[in-house]
Amino acid sequence: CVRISAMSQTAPASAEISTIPTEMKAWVYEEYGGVDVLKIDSNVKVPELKDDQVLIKVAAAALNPVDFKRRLGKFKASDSPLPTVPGYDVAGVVVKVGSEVKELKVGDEVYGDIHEKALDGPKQSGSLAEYTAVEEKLLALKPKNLDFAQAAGLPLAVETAYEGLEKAGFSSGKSILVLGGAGGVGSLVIQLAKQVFGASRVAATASTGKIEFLKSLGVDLAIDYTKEKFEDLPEKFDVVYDAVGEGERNVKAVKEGGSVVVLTGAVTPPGFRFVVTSNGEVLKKLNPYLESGKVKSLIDPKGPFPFDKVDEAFTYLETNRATGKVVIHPI
Ligand SMILES: NC(=O)C1=CN([C@@H]2O[C@H](COP(=O)(O)OP(=O)(O)OC[C@H]3O[C@@H](n4cnc5c(N)ncnc54)[C@H](OP(=O)(O)O)[C@@H]3O)[C@@H](O)[C@H]2O)C=CC1
Ligand SMILES: CC[C@H]1OC(C)=C(O)C1=O
Repeated sequence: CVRISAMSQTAPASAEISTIPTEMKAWVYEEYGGVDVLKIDSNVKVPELKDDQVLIKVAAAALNPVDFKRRLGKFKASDSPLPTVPGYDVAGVVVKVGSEVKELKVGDEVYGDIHEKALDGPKQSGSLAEYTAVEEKLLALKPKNLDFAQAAGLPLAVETAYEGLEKAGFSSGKSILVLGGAGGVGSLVIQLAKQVFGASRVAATASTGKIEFLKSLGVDLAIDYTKEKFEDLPEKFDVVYDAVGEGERNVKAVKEGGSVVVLTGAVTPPGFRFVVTSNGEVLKKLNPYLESGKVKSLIDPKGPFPFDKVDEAFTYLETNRATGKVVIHPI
């Protein structure tokens, strides 16, 4: 039930559930480094709400490579101050709304990537916690057919997949080669290309053990990169979406006048790199494809990892072998 909290000193500017604590359990690192800097702390301050934010009771979260790259200090020049609660992807229940929140209300089941700019001043308090504060514009209502773990595995990866395809001008009838087709982003690029953008032909790379997985996603040409070089194939593509960081090789697979999307590593013209911007409107636009099952949330079968095993989840993600998403649930 929702009632005006006895905890607030004055009439609250927002509705809230009275059971919100002032401290919470969260994963934290106080210095940059390897997995060993991660600690679970039971006395982390529940983040204060800004007027345009909602407070979410976290039900599930997901890891992304940016989480470990940030923890290693690769983006320290534009990072928020330490200590950091990591985590970009969240799914959970709204327990408090700020005074400028327009649509969301207490009790709504939501999901999203909580950092609007992935590398430019990400929040100090992330989603690997019992509560997290997020701007309403970065969130969407959870698709009815997905549980919290499935929803948490989507936001950053699907928004990256969508944004890269949009920036590449991908459209119906075009062909695409996805480098890293079995990963969190690549597996969604494949699905969006086919189901949302109307690709004429989708090719993708993975290692031997993941070829059947690629085919299960509807890939027309599954390339085992341990056996052949994609750039040596006679077939060239309208778009090459590089989620691996293949450097100069990716541009050898694109048609004259085509586009090469680069997510990480060196960029060779005509390739371009971008950094994902979180946007709840993208999740809303994709909701019909998610609720119809045309686009699926894919959770690595080694998970979901329970909250107290986040360090193990990071160790697994950092092998660079995850299939789909590494999800944390229950929290
Ligand atoms: N610029 C941006 O805004 C963003 C950048 N990124 C970056 O994109 C990259 C991918 O992210 P994400 O999908 O989450 O990563 P994942 O950790 O999910 O990628 C793991 C997958 O990569 C595959 N892989 C590894 N090496 C190769 C290879 N040489 N060829 C083909 N597949 C390979 C693995 O398959 P296998 O075991 O078969 O090798 C595995 O399935 C990361 O570097 C990430 O930092 C991600 C999101 C946003
Ligand atoms: C510069 C790419 C960087 O940004 C994100 C979100 C990653 O995962 C990266 O590697």
